[in-house]
Amino acid sequence: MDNQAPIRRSPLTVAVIGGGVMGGTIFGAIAALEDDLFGDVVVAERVAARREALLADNRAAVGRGTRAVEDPAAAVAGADVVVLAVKPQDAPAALAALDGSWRDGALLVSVCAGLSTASLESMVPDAIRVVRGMPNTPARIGEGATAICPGSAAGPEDLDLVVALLAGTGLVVQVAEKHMDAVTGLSGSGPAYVLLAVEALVEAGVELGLTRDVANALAVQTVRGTAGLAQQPGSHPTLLREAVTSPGGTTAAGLAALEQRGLRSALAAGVRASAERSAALGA
Ligand SMILES: NC(=O)C1=CN([C@@H]2O[C@H](COP(=O)(O)OP(=O)(O)OC[C@H]3O[C@@H](n4cnc5c(N)ncnc54)[C@H](O)[C@@H]3O)[C@@H](O)[C@H]2O)C=CC1
Ligand SMILES: O=C(O)[C@@H]1CCC=N1
Repeated sequence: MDNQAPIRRSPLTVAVIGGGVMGGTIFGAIAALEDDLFGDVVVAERVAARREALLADNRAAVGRGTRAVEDPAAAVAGADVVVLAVKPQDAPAALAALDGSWRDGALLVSVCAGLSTASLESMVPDAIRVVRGMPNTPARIGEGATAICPGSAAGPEDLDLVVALLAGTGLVVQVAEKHMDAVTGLSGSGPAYVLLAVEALVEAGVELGLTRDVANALAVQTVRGTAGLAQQPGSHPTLLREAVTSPGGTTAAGLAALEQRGLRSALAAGVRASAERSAALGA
């Protein structure tokens, strides 16, 4: 790896490769940034209808250097920072097609599940630094949770740059790369577990006679409000749960039924299975 200082011009041009669920979200969050550090933002997406949707969704930023193109190589040619957001299985072909297009000193930020920084580094020129990230879908409303880790040549200034880049997506934390599969199992896939729980709560409410609209509104607000409580400084989930649970009351009865059916171990098994799948994707 080339360990010279990264080339940094300001404002930095950003390219996002893949404008699907996650790439589209990240593209939108970067396009909306009002940070002088970043200038033009281009998304490379091979599906024309997706490109049109991305431009329509980010109309306010179009004309301020925000573009959608078909060819990833054209997007990367002018980019100081490249965000890779294609499916992990598509990443090798997408990176191979960028050969010869990279700017010297560009930074690659991959959000592909499972792909290690070492394997990403083996697919790009030596002078390209790599940071790996694992975001989640609430990033779409600025409430995401992302963990990042550096590749072998990425330094603190590269991590700071990625934190600034993802500032519009929500929380960003740094972890050691050995923990990225666990992050994927917990927060990367986590929104799906919470939504499965919401679906189950709504169905149970409907079974007990609530209208679907009322059941959905109550379930979603309960998740949102409880998350807000759990985010209060000094709060702890166990103490908050105990505060809901009156001796001999309704919650104790509900919790006993959930524990009997293994909710706790089911969630742990879900996180473990997702982490194992992440590791397998990178193998
Ligand atoms: N969806 C999620 O909740 C999360 C996804 N990720 C990661 O983000 C990556 C993308 O996932 P999604 O957005 O869910 O997938 P997606 O299928 O919605 O988006 C991928 C997009 O990339 C485009 N694409 C693929 N190859 C291309 C190429 N060579 N040139 C231009 N466009 C190309 C596809 O047309 C598609 O629109 C994956 O690696 C995944 O592991 C990470 C965290 C959460
Ligand atoms: O299901 C997946 O593979 C991606 C990675 C984390 C969330 N979604």
